[in-house]
Amino acid sequence: MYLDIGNALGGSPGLTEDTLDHLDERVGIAHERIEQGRADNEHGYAALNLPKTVDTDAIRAAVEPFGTPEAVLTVGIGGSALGAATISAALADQTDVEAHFLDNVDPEDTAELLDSLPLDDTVVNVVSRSGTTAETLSNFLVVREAMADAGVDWTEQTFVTTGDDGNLRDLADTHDLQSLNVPEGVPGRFSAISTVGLACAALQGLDIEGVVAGAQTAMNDLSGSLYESPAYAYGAVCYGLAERGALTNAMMPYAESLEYFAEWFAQLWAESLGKEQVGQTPARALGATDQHSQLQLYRAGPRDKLVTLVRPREREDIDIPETDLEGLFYLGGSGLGDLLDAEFEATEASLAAEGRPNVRIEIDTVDAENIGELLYAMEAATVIYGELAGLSTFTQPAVEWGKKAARGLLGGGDFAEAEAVADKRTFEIE
Ligand SMILES: O=P(O)(O)OC[C@H]1O[C@](O)(CO)[C@@H](O)[C@@H]1O
Repeated sequence: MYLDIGNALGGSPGLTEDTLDHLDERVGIAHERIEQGRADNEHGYAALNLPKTVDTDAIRAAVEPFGTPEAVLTVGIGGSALGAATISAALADQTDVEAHFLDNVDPEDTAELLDSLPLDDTVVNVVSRSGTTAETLSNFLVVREAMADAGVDWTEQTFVTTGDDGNLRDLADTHDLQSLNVPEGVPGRFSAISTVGLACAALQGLDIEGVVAGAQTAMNDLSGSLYESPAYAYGAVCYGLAERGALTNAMMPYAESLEYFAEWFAQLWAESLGKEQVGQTPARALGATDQHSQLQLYRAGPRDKLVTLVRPREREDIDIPETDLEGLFYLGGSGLGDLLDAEFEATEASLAAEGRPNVRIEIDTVDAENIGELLYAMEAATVIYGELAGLSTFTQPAVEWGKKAARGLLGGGDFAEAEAVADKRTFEIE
């Protein structure tokens, strides 16, 4: 992974080289805290040990009985789906096994997906750390019924990844389902490089060992100085810019295969760093598409944003045929990838020209090692940002109120907040 922070300096908001040096001193202190947490396998910090602790042999052994299905349907939500989705999307061109993700409870979407799947040759990969998440369990019950209606023995085609106890663990034990445990002490949004994020890829026959090797590369780069660690440099620069008013971080990969990565990053960044009335809002963007959408705001709106531009240095290309179309002759002879790269560089320069801070992250190519390195680096960047900001990076208490209220509204518990929701102020405009 290559990081260029040149365009984070001197802009408005912007950092200076003195600021970087000051941040570097603080990174050194934070690194000591992180290393202690890792050594003690403390909750949350344990995530940064996953390249060493994940057992890819055990993952492969657990999915081996399923052979090579036509499709894998992952039923989960948040970190229990997005890590797997990011890896599968990044490596989709390396497998014939389709990966589908059910991480919402939209009945029309669920119905359409179930109608499209070859349920007799689909492995259902149900993932939930708690085993109690309403969306995941509801979707699983619907999928299980659809399998039964299709005459499929769901117990033969269901794989479970969950904690030591809870509904899903009970289900796996009762029906003797193939299963794996979620990693101890690792919040879902940090679990991509684990059973949670790798089981789906293993079912697809993808190179999970390569993903872990890439993560190991990023882990080996962790150091007490931001000048020696791209992950820590990124986290520190994001923090420094947030402290100076960049309260949005637009994650803008220039590769369709990395679109899920931006969605995964959004949960990681928001759920980890949005605490105690502070935090940097992750905006999901995609290049070049959002040059015709959000770029106007990024370049000419409030000076409250950082744009993170991500691309692979190598990608397959498609030649653009020669043309005599008025004013478009220059496109002929180039490739679509050449155009995408030119647009990446033009966007970067366009933002810099207006003093809009931006950071360049490049990976060699979108493959197992590089996606593993990128995922781990972003996780480490999140941890260092949380340390610098003095936050409880590994908790997410603010999401509980809504969960309880939803459960109360469905009659799943006597919960005062449900009434509060029911009595919410209305001001309808017809
Ligand atoms: O894996 P579980 O327990 O189903 O949780 C799913 C997601 O819900 C959250 O707990 C937030 O509600 C996320 O942190 C987590 O990734």
